[in-house]
Amino acid sequence: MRTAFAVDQIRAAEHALMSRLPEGTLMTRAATGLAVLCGHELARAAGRVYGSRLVVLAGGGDNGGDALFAGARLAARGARVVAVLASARVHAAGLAALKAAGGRVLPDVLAGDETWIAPVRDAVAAADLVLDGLVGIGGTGALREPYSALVSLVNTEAGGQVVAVDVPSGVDASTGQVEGVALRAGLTVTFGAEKSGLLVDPGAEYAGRVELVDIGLVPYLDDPDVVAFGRADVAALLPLPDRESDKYRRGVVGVMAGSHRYTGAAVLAVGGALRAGAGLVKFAGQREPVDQVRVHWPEALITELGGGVSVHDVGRVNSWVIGPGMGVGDDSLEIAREVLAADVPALVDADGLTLAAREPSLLRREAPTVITPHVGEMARLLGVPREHIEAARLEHARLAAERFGVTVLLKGSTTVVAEEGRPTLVNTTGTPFLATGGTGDVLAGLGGTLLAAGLSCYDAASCAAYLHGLAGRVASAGAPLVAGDLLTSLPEVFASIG
Ligand SMILES: NC(=O)C1=CN([C@@H]2O[C@H](COP(=O)(O)OP(=O)(O)OC[C@H]3O[C@@H](n4cnc5c(N)ncnc54)[C@H](OP(=O)(O)O)[C@@H]3O)[C@@H](O)[C@H]2O)[C@H](O)CC1
Ligand SMILES: [K+]
Repeated sequence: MRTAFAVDQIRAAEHALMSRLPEGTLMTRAATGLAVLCGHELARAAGRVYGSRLVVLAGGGDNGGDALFAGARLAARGARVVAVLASARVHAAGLAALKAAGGRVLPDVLAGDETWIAPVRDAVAAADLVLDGLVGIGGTGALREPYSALVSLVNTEAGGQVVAVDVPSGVDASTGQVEGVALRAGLTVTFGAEKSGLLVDPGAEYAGRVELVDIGLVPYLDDPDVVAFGRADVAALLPLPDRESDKYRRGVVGVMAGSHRYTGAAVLAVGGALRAGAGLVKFAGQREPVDQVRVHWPEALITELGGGVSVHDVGRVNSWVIGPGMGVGDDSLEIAREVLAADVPALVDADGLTLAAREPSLLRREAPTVITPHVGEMARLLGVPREHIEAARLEHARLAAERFGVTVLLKGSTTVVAEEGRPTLVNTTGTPFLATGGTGDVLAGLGGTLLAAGLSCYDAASCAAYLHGLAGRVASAGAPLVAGDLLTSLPEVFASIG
């Protein structure tokens, strides 16, 4: 499991650790680790450190100090290092070390004219590696000048590897938010512990690969702010059938999905539930989706609603999945009320969430509830513009979890699972090709089966996101996928989890 922390947690741990160590120890550890990893990058790109070209961007805080000391170490190994100083108050000892090791300083960025642009651009374009030590965890808000001009220049002109020190400058280390420009790194070398903003888009996208340098902070950290599951975490939670299992013990999933307009949603949600290993799937819906589910999934037990037949006729289930393509009219609202009155865990998706935005009482349930909104549905639920949610996924997923008292799986470029009292989970599997119609229906079915098998809402949502993302990668292999491909990939994905 990857763990990540917010800036105030890092600061508190740093404080506790620093009080036990001679001054400067942590920066020495950070800069040493950074120099080693940059050395590897240079060896890979330029064949060796000796003679390679390095540009160090240094801001006015300790982030710049780390970069200058690392630059000094690489200069001592024969790299040709030039520093660009973005502040009048750069770390004095770091700068002195760099100069003593043979590093040079480029023309004054702060002189107030534009004479620095051409030499800095040439140096950045020719560099095998650019080291971004402008701002780290001390950054607040949009980058100011000249930091933002330097970052834009590196983003457009860098010819070699770009390494961010601790955090890419311009990315909020706690949230991953980016206001204005931020540095696009190929590698981020972070110190002590991962920062939450490195795992969540847009920050995660700017960070590139993330390498952690141990500086001794771990014993001083409290519970993580954010976690990410790996294969072993999912394997430990996934229920596997044994000799004692029968279909009822494995879990019975009720699926209420589809409508005369959207029959495919029902087929995909039932497929997701079956392929995730449900003991039994009971489908309830209108005639058109019923016909389609019957054709595609003879394994499902079917209840056609209407004509005196209601949700109660479905009988006992261990969990409900409700919403994909079910429609948002008054009939659908009535059905949603009946389903969500059941005393079993429920996963509410798609139209079910549009209904809940209209009728929030739907989510006030005794039994546990997972909601799986995409950004648009979340915007309706919370009554905020979708851009705000895209920019601050952690914050809004947490807000919805708290406001509605449910587990939230917010879908999108970084899928986030939030539940009060638990670290927010970010999902690291997936592919942008999953952004296509119907994939959410498969996810809903998958999550419903894990709930029926007895996983908690948090675990079910987290494992479902992980497996779904892997299925997307297997199905896509770098090419567009359709939602049905996920169903074909799921057996391979489950087998790989073991
Ligand atoms: N956490 C640890 O255990 C260790 C951290 N190390 C490194 O230290 C930095 C944090 O250093 P700090 O000095 O606290 O802050 P930064 O260097 O990240 O940033 C402060 C400077 O950045 C300027 N700033 C802030 N926001 C902006 C902005 N939006 N635009 C432009 N400039 C900005 C700020 O300027 P002010 O005018 O506001 O003062 C400062 O000059 C951490 O990230 C690690 O790299 C260690 O060395 C190891 C231990
Ligand atoms: K940085």
